[in-house]
Amino acid sequence: MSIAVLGAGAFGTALAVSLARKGPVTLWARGAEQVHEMAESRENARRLPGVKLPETLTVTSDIETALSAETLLLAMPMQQMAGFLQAHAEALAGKTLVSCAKGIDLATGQGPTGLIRAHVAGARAAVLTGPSFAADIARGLPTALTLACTDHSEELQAELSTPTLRLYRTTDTTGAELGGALKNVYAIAAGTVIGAGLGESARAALMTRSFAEMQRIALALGARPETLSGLSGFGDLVLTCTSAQSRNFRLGRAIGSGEGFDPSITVEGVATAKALDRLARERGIETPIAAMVRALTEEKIGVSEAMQSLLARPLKEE
Ligand SMILES: NC(=O)C1=CN([C@@H]2O[C@H](COP(=O)(O)OP(=O)(O)OC[C@H]3O[C@@H](n4cnc5c(N)ncnc54)[C@H](O)[C@@H]3O)[C@@H](O)[C@H]2O)C=CC1
Ligand SMILES: O=C(CO)COP(=O)(O)O
Repeated sequence: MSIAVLGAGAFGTALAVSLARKGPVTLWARGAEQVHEMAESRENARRLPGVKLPETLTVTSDIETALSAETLLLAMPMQQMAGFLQAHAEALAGKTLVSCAKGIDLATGQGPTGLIRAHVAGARAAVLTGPSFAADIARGLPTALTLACTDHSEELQAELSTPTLRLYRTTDTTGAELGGALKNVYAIAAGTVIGAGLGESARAALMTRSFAEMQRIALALGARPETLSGLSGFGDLVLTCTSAQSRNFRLGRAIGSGEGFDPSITVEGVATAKALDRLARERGIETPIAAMVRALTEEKIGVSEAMQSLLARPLKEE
């Protein structure tokens, strides 16, 4: 089977590099100039510096070449996905589309598989998610991810696994995509706690209550509990809330410490906090930490107000 990765950011490039160690892979980027740079230097210096692109990896800006592959990995940011799917709906029809994005579409409240179903006729929608930094995957460090696909996905699991990238499969696409989306919101909260100097105990408490929120909303939306406690939920929450490699964590840390943050950096949790807060309110589900992250990122409240308001909530059973 042939594989193309659509989107040459840090994650798309890392996955393409890892898969190209097994066989030929095409990596598509929008900009001809970026493709030229990558093809010449055999490196994605803008997004994944220091990683050599294997010879088995073809970089192209020609979308038709990329869309001729059977399995297509969608590795663009979540808020760009609907537009991409709409623009190429005809060519994508009937393909296996594996979303690698972590987020909720702000315009529709949908995750990636909902968008694929809405825009592309007859496509097979899958989700690749779980605890993994692009740099770790690209360096060939051991990584375990969740591959979610509603139909029998053993073949796809084998196709996308490598000696260092170990995929566990599930049919719970809802749970897998929600775990990956929601943990970004809570990583911003964890970063804020650390940036504001509130301590490791506060971070552990916040992570635990964040996991309770993740489960509450995801189960209400049809996810299975075991998916939430697996790699795509609990696993990725732990990674992202405890590592400064995470951009979501770093944004939170900047909010907590009052430092600036480069707005060009992809931070999926900001739009997803808004989408999540809306979804939770519509359904009457309590997600106070997500509401605080939304308010903090929209600069409606400050860190001490957010902390006070969480601590002043009525005492309750765990
Ligand atoms: N970087 C990481 O370690 C991981 C990232 N992810 C997820 O992967 C997704 C992409 O993130 P990164 O690659 O890290 O972001 P990035 O900021 O490194 O790159 C984003 C790339 O998407 C491209 N892009 C933007 N709009 C596009 C469009 N309409 N069509 C095609 N390409 C477009 C940009 O040119 C850029 O190259 C996010 O949803 C993120 O949560 C998931 C796991 C790990
Ligand atoms: O999803 C990730 C790790 O699993 C990457 O996290 P960030 O997008 O916060 O960098």
